[in-house]
This record gives sequence, structure tokens and C-alpha cells, in this order.
Amino acid sequence: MCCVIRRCFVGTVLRSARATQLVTFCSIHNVGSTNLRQMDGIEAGKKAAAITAVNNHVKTNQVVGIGSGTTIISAVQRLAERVKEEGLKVICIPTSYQARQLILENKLTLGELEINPELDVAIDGADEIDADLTCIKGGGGCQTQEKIVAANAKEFIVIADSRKDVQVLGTNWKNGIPIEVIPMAWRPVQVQIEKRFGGKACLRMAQRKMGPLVTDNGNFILDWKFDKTDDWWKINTELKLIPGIVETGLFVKMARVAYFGTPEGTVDIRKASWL
Ligand SMILES: O=C(CO)[C@H](O)[C@H](O)COP(=O)(O)O
Repeated sequence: MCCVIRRCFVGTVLRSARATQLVTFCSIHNVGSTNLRQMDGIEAGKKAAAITAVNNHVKTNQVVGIGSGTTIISAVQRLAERVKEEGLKVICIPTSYQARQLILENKLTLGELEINPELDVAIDGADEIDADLTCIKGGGGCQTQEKIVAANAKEFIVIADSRKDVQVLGTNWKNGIPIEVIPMAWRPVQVQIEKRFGGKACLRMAQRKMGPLVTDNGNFILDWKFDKTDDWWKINTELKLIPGIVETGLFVKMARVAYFGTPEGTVDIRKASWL
């Protein structure tokens, strides 16, 4: 179990005019279809969570892990603003090609694990987060590098919109747990997972390219659609022992704090109970 330690209104933590404008836009925007309003709300939630996390956790002279996905974009933008406004000095370690490009586009200092093997903080999105702050990650296919970076940070902070805040994994996220596999092993690994744990492990196919999706590490991904929830620590450990599995998208006892942004512009901040 984890507890809500704080709920804040994002207006109080936003300092840039641009960010304030965006949140204001979302709060007064009430025309158009329900879907459009929902999308605005989701975007506002992601942004609020990202900005609050960067404000609360990043200090000058730190080495910061930069996650992948869409929510992290707002975090990187906020870092860039703080560099300009406050002279913040940070070295950013990417978790994917996307993160690397984001760092470079926002003119932040790019680091690498070979030079900076120890990080102060890593910030990243997630596909779903349960009551213990166990996360499913890898919807964007980057979980291996994300886990390496997060595991070497003193603090791993998750940012998400409030749809991803669930009691039990698999409540809203129906795409399964992404598992990165060595290409020649994908079939035996698929058979093993289905036999031992049940459910279906589906080879993720590429979009706008024929054949399987190839990760930044040159591997494939099996999306394991599990049919019952269980002891995630045990399942993750057992999965990691199957030859051919490189990494799973199960992040167990890694996230220390999660920031959930709501469409109303508030952010729920939860600390892991195991801390
Ligand atoms: O794990 C990830 C990529 O591998 C992402 O962090 C996760 O998919 C969440 O993405 P988004 O912020 O776009 O919802």
C-alpha cells in the first residue's frame, strides 16, 4: 500500500507563462467533443505531473535520467526552462533514442552511463502503476534502458496522468507486460511464458514497417497479456531466469514516488510504502 502524501494545485507550482497558459486553457476549454475534452484533460494531467516532479526533485549539479514516452516531454521542457531561468546545471542520461533526441532538441547537456554511471534522480512515465508503485513500463518499447537508468539512480520518480493510477496492474492497461527478447529466442520464450504463467505472449509488430518491432537494442518484444495478477517480484525474477529474456517491463520496488496529474490541474503525490 502507499499513501497520498500531498495533493497540490498545479497553478501554485507552475512558474513559466507558457505552462500556466496551457493549464489555464485546459481548465476553461469546454467546447468540442467529449473525446477532445478528455484528451485535453489527459494532456493537462501529464504536464502537471511532469512539471511538479521536476520542480520537486531536480537540483543543480545533478545527473538526471530521462525516461521515454510522451509524459517525459513536459519534464524535459521544464528542465530546459529551469536551465534558462535559474541557471540550473544538469547532465541528462537518456533511456532511448527518443530521449536522446529530446535532450539535444532542448539543448540540455547529454551524458552517458559510461561517464556518469551513478545518477541522482531518474524521471520517467509508466503505462500503469499499482498501489505499491509497481509499474508496467515499455508501452513505447524502451523498458530495458529505462530500467538500467532507473536502477542506477538514487531516486526513481514516476510521472503519469491519473488514469494510470490503479490498485491492481491490468485494470486499465490491457496491452500486457512488455518483455524484451533476443530475436532468435522469441518463439521458445513465448512458449515458456504461456506454459508457466498462462495468458498470451504476443510478438509486437512494427507499424509502418513490415515484421516485428525492433527495439533500440536490436531485439524483439513480447507483450505478455497475463490473465491473473500475482506476486510481481516473484514473476519478474522467474521471467528474468528464462534464457533469451533481456528485460521485463515490470518495475517492482523501484519507484519511490509517483506523481499523478488530474484533468482538474491537481497532482496526487504518492510515496512507496516500502521506503
Ligand atoms: O515505458 C515507456 C516507454 O517504454 C513509457 O514511459 C510509457 O509507455 C508511458 O508513456 P507515456 O508517457 O507516453 O504514456
